[in-house]
Order: sequence, then C-alpha cells, then structure tokens
Amino acid sequence: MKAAVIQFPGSNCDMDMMHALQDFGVDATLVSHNATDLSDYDAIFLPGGFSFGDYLRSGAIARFSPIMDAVKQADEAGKTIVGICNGFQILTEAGLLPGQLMQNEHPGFLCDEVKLNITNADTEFSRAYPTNEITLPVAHGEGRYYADQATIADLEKNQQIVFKYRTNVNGSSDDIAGITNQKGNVLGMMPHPERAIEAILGNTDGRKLFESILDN
Ligand SMILES: NC(=O)CC[C@H](N)C(=O)O
Repeated sequence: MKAAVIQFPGSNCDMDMMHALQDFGVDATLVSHNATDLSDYDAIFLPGGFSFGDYLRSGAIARFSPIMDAVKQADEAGKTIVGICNGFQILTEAGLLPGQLMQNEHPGFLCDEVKLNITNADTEFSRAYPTNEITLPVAHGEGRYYADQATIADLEKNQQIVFKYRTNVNGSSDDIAGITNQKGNVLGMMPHPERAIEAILGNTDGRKLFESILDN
C-alpha cells in the first residue's frame, strides 16, 4: 500500500503516523498541504495537530488548503481516507464526514486514555478487532462530536458509527468517538490509534486498526 500523510502547518502527529505506517511495512510519504495531486496513493491519512493554530475553529482553515481538492478526488475514487483527531476535524469541516467537532463539554484540553466500544466491527477500519472493547489515548480541546438528531439517526441506521466512548469524556452526541462516511471508505476518529501500537509504550490497541486497513 502507498500512503500519503498530509502535513498541514501545525500538524504534530504526522511523524507518529509515519512511524506507525512504516512499522506495518506501508510505503508512506509526507505530502504538503500545498500539493494538489494524490493520484499516486492508495490511502490518505490526515494526522492530528493544530492546523493553522486551530484559529476560528479546528480544521476550519485547513479545509481550504490546496490538497483538499485532491482529498475529495480520492474520496470520489473510493480510496481509503483516515482523519485522526485534527484530521477528523478537517474532514468534517470539508464536508467529507457529517457533523462537527466542538469545544469539549468541560472546556480545556483533555489528555487521557479512554475506553471505547467498537460499535461496527464490519468496516475496513475495524474488522480485525477480536473484541468490542478497546482503550486508546485521546488528546483534544475540541473533541465534542455534534450532529443534529436526524444526522445521528442516519449514522445509526447506516451503521456508520465505528467507535463510541464507554464513558462520554467530552459531551459528544450519542457518545460518538469515530464514524465513517456512508460509502465506508472515509474514517474520522478523535482517539489516536497511531499512539497505541507498541507494547513498550503500554498500549497496542491501535494495531488492529492498521491491520484492518491493510487486510484489503
Ligand atoms: N491531537 C489533536 O489533533 C488535537 C488537537 C485539536 N486541534 C484539538 O481539538 O485540540
């Protein structure tokens, strides 16, 4: 698999994502947010961070980066697209995923490990998980997923919700921690699987997400 990791000004999990992908033998390349062509890549990863300083709202400026037209073309081509944390925020701002990430219910930066339920184990991002309860790190100030009731009902009906918080740490609608688009090729999630792939760091629950993606 050839993967692009998009680097926005203020990305800070780009190298973590590169490290994780390379650990799985993926041919991964850092691609500038100013680039305009992603046709060489099978999968696109939008990493965590504070793109453009989180000014206005997380992801609200990054969605205008030149690369986002290419990300939309990749979506139209059905390629795998993953947004982690700030990447999720950018994908919702760009309209590639429904809803919005808002300031945490209790304002402030939340840095912790959280327990999650895998609510759909039949996606290209979750199918390798043998259990439905995992633990992943979170690190965000604007991680509260919000969507109106009709959108939440659609997400539930279409089985687009992949991860839910077992304890709702940020006030997200319907306990949502990660969703796909309706087609199932785009994933956005606030927790960080790329920070949970090595036993020496105390958590390997992120590994199955990468294994799921690679098992195409
Ligand atoms: N690790 C991240 O991507 C979190 C940063 C994010 N922009 C926030 O809500 O604070």
